[in-house]
Amino acid sequence: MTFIEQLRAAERQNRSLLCVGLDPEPTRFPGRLKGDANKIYDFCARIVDATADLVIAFKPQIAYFASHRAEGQLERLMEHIRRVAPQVPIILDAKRGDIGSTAEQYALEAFERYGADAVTLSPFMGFDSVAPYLKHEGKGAFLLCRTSNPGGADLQGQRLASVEGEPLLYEHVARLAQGPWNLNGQLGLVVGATYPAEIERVRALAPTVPLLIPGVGAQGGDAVATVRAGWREDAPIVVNSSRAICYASDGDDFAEAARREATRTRDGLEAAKG
Ligand SMILES: O=C(O)c1cc(=O)[nH]c(=O)n1[C@@H]1O[C@H](COP(=O)(O)O)[C@@H](O)[C@H]1O
Repeated sequence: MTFIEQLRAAERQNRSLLCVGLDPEPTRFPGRLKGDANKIYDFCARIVDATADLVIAFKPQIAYFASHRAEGQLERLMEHIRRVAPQVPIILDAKRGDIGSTAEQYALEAFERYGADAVTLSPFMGFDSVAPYLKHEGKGAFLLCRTSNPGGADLQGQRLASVEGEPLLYEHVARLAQGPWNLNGQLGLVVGATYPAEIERVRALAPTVPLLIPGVGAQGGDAVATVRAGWREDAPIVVNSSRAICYASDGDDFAEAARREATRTRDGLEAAKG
């Protein structure tokens, strides 16, 4: 199955557009796990077990593992997700972007070392920095387009006088992902839930690619507006929430609390489909 087929299957099976983001931060760990970087795997595995039937995807953020020398725990976590939730695709959030020869190594890291189904990429260095990921058959790549953070517009909102129609930079990225860059048909775009008007604009320019939409939950994005702006029957959206779910409780009931919050968010997204 290609990445997009995996997304469609998981959306159907779990009736969900929700992606649970795995951003393990030991100082925020609950109860007896608090402060212990050796427990990153245990913490994330509990969240995965509690939410595996509620999600369209999982999205581990690699920095939260690498900063604690916990890459081995990330490898174990990837295997764990495969075991307990084989129907759920895994997006490795690494936001890579480098010249082709280095990108080849990053692609091997994401798809072979960690066995991810898709990766997040910065398109800033151009097509030759994206192409090595597309050679991995059936694997997905989400290009940063209009990100959820306040500074996103600093560059993404600049007008490109040199391009026909003078689009904003993020609009140009959306067109490239829908058209000439999408050689393997598995490209997607990252658009923040904090900017629903821009989600709508990206959808108009890129009607069929999957959208990864972070920013609901801790960043305050509007889940209903997000679904209305981005969801199409034939084009998946993957709405990510990390901290609001992982840290729904700071007690030993954290996994149950994560399940409750994930259920609430999943149901809200489903209801917004209308
Ligand atoms: O690519 C991403 O996942 C991403 C893009 C973006 O525009 N904004 C954004 O917040 N993210 C990631 O999505 C997650 C959001 O986490 P919460 O704000 O805790 O839900 C983090 O892992 C971010 O690195």
